[in-house]
Amino acid sequence: MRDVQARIIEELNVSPVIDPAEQVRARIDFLKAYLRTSGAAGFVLGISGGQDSTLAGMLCRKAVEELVEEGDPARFIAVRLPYGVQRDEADAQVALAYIRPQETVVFNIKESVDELAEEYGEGVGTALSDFGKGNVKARMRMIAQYAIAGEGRLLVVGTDHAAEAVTGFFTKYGDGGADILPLTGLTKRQGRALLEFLEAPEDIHLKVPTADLLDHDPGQSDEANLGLKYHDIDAFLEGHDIDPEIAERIEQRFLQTRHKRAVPVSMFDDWWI
Ligand SMILES: Nc1ncnc2c1ncn2[C@@H]1O[C@H](COP(=O)(O)OP(=O)(O)OC[C@H]2O[C@@H]([n+]3cccc(C(=O)O)c3)[C@H](O)[C@@H]2O)[C@@H](O)[C@H]1O
Ligand SMILES: Nc1ncnc2c1ncn2[C@@H]1O[C@H](COP(=O)(O)OP(=O)(O)OP(=O)(O)O)[C@@H](O)[C@H]1O
Ligand SMILES: [Mg+2]
Repeated sequence: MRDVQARIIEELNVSPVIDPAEQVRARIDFLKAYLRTSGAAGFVLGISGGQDSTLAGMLCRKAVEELVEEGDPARFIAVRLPYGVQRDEADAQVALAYIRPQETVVFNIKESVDELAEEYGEGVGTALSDFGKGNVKARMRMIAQYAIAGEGRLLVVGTDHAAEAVTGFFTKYGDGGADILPLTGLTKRQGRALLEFLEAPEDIHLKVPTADLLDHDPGQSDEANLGLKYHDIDAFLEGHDIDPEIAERIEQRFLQTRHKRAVPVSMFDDWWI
C-alpha cells in the first residue's frame, strides 16, 4: 500500500472489512449516546432520495424509536428540501416511506435561492454561475435545517462519509455543515451494504449517486462531476492497490481539500504546512 494511502485510511477512520450488523448497532448507539449527553431534543436531516440520506435517516429513526421506548423523549424530523419540483421526487418518497420518520417537513428552497442569485447579479454585476448557484442550494438546505434545529433544540445530521470526505466532495458549510455525522468512516459500497442489511428498497441503494445541484445538468452523477469512480475510491480507501495514476489523483484531491475537513484555519494550526 502507498504511504499516503495508509495515512488517509487512518485519518478517515476506514475499516477495510466491516460487519454490517455491528456497524448499524454501533452507529445507532452513537446517535443515542450523543443525543443523551448533548441534552438536545432530537435530530433533523434532509432526505434527498439518495443513498446517504436514506441510510442516515434510517439510523436516526431507529435511534429515536429506541430512545422513546427507553423513556427518553426524542424527535426526528426528516426534511424534504427540493429546489422547485425535484426530478426524482418519486425516489425521495420511496426513501421516506422506507424510513418512516417520526415527523416530516417540506421546505422548498427555490424562492430563496433564486432571490439570492438575483441579488448577486444586481450587487456584483455579473451572473452567478450554475456551479456557484449549486453551492448556494446546498447552503440554503443547511440554513433551512439549522432554522428547524434552532427552534426545536435539535441537532443537524450530516451524511458525510469516507468516500466523500477523501475528495472533499461536499459544499463547505453547505451539506458539510452539520452537528453530528453517523456515516463517518464508511466507503460508498459499505454504506450500500448497511442499506442492504437494513432491507432498503433496491431503487435507493442501487441508485446512481448525484449531488443534483446544477440547473443545466440535473442529476449529474457524482462520478461524472469528480472524474473518479466510487469503485476506485472505495478500493483505495479499503487499502487495495489501484491504478497509481488514479491513486495519485485521489491523494491530490485529499490534500487540496484539507481545509474542508478542519475548522477555519488560524495561525495556531499546522495541518496546512
Ligand atoms: N486552501 C484553502 N483554505 C481555506 N479555505 C479555502 C481554501 N481553498 C478554498 N477555500 C474556500 O472553500 C471554498 C470552496 O469550497 P466550496 O464552496 O465547498 O466549493 P467547491 O469545493 O468548489 O464545490 C463543491 C463541490 O462539492 C460538490 N458537492 C456539493 C454538495 C453536495 C455534493 C454531493 O455529493 O451530493 C457534492 C459540488 O458538486 C462541487 O463539485 C472557496 O470558495 C473558499 O472560500
Ligand atoms: N433535494 C434534497 N432534499 C433534502 N435533502 C437534500 C437534498 N439534496 C441534498 N440533500 C441533503 O444533502 C446531503 C448530501 O447530498 P448527497 O447527494 O451527498 O447525499 P444523498 O443524496 O443522500 O446520497 P447520494 O450521494 O447517493 O446521492 C443529503 O444526504 C441530504 O441530507
Ligand atoms: Mg444525492
